[in-house]
Amino acid sequence: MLKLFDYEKTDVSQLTDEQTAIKVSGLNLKFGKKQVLHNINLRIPKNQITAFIGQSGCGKSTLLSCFNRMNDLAGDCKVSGKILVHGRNVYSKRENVSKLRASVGMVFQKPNPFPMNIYDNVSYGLKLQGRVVRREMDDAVEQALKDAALWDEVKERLFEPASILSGGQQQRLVIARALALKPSILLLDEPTSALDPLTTLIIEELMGALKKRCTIVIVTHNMQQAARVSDYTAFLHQGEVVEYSDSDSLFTLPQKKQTEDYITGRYG
Ligand SMILES: Nc1ncnc2c1ncn2[C@@H]1O[C@H](COP(=O)(O)OP(=O)(O)OP(=O)(O)O)[C@@H](O)[C@H]1O
Repeated sequence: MLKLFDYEKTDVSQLTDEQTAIKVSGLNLKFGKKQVLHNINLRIPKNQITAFIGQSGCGKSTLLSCFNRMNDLAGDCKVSGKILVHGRNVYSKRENVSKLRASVGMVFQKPNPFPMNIYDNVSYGLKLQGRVVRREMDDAVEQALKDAALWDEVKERLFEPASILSGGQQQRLVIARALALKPSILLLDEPTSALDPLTTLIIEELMGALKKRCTIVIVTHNMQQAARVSDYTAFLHQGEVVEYSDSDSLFTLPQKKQTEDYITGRYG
C-alpha cells in the first residue's frame, strides 16, 4: 500500500505502557439518556498517527474529545471508565483541565482563528499561561509558525488579521496556535475536509513531520487519507471499536466483515 511516510508495524494489542500515549479502559459515554460510546478499550501509540474511521454518527469525534475532556463542555455528558494520558487519569477530580487541553491540543474541521492578528492568534494560549516576556513570545510564535509550515508565508504580515489568510493557511495557523503550547498529543477532527486536495497534501505532510514530536490522533471520513497518513486505524461502528490494527493490515486484510464492508464502500 502506498504510504506517505515510513513506519514500523507494532501489534497495538501488545503495546507496553512505555509505548502508549493514551490508554482507554472500559470507557462508556452518554449524552443524556443516549449512550454514544460502549466499553471502549484501546491504546494509542506514542509518536504515531492513529486514525478513527467509521460512519457518520458512530462516535469518532466524541471519543476523540474525551482525550482532552472537550465533552465536558456539552452539558449532559456522563463518562465512566478510565482514560490515562501518559499514565495520568484525566477524568480524576484533581485533573487541571486547562493544562490538559494545552498538552492535548485539538484542531477542528473548520479553521477557527480568533478575530485578531496572526501573531496574537499564535501567542494567545501562551499569554493565558502568563508568559509575557516579549522576546520569548516572539521566538515561540516564530517557532510554532515554522513547525506548522506557515512561517515563510506570513512572516512579513504577522500583525495583519488572521481572516486575510486562505482556508489552508488558517488551518495551519490553528495548528500553530496549538503547537505554541508544546502539546504532547494533537487531536485532529477532520482537519482537511474543508480544504482542496493540494492544501490537504500540505497538511498531511505536516502531520508526518509533527509525529516526531507529538502523538497524533485524527478523525477522517477520507479512507484514502487514513490509509496514506496513519500508522494505525480504528474502525468504529455504533459507538464500539470493531477493529483496530496497523493501517496496512486493516485496509488490506480486515479481520471483520463489518470493517471490510465499510472500507469497500458497501455501506456508509
Ligand atoms: N453534545 C451532544 N449532545 C447530544 N448528543 C451528541 C452530542 N455530541 C454528539 N452527540 C451524538 O453522539 C453521536 C456520535 O456523534 P459524533 O459526532 O461523535 O459522531 P461522528 O462519528 O464523529 O460523526 P461525524 O462523522 O458525522 O462527525 C451522534 O448520535 C450525535 O448526535
